[in-house]
Amino acid sequence: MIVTIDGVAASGKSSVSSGVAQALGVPYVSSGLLYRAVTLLGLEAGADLADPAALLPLLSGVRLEPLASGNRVWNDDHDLTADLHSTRVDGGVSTVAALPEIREWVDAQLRALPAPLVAEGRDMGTNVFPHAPHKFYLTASPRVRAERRARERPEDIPAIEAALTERDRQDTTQSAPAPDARIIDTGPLTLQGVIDTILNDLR
Ligand SMILES: Nc1ncnc2c1ncn2[C@@H]1O[C@H](COP(=O)(O)OP(=O)(O)OP(=O)(O)O)[C@@H](O)[C@H]1O
Ligand SMILES: Nc1ccn([C@H]2C[C@H](O)[C@@H](COP(=O)(O)O)O2)c(=O)n1
Repeated sequence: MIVTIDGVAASGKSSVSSGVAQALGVPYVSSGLLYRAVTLLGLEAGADLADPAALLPLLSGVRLEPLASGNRVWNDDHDLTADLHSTRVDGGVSTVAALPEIREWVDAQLRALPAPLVAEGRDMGTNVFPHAPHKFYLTASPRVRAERRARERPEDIPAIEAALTERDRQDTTQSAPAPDARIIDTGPLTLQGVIDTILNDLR
């Protein structure tokens, strides 16, 4: 069984997927972390983030560890996870995610993972796992998402909101909900409330 949980930036995809996966006793995978890892390695190498030929050779040692409590991304024996949610990576990741060659590489990593699993991102239900029987799409207003993010970041709410809105705009192409996804506005719900909504739907 595959459950897909897509949605806009900072809508709660990772936290909700982790909660749902733990309740089901299966792993979850965060596709965004792979795009973030490519971006981080590109930035560290001084590569042009719009040039797939410069990025692909950096990826031979990259591996996603799909722990239910929180995914980790490794480059050989170096754990990249703690550096993947910086403002610098946020600023470059949409450029990287727009490259078809990088999308193909990410998709291949994900499709190689054994089911059952919960997969979260932007195009899990539309492109990577279109035949998944259970699909969800999370939304919330930019202000609500920025207020939540502000608890984890040093920037103020208006700056976070502007950056989220810009990332939503840049990610529009791959972020449409699957026609058969259940759309959940997480704005009025607690994190546990969103997890329970999905678990009830699965039952
Ligand atoms: N329903 C909710 N109510 C309150 N806080 C929430 C809710 N859902 C998520 N959060 C909080 O919002 C923040 C963003 O959530 P999370 O990182 O899971 O989102 P995301 O969609 O995976 O983000 P990104 O797109 O940047 O990877 C976290 O601090 C999380 O605890
Ligand atoms: N399936 C996916 C997952 C992610 N992306 C892009 C879009 C985001 O800006 C970036 C980081 O993802 P996040 O951590 O915010 O989930 O990666 C994508 O295009 N497709």
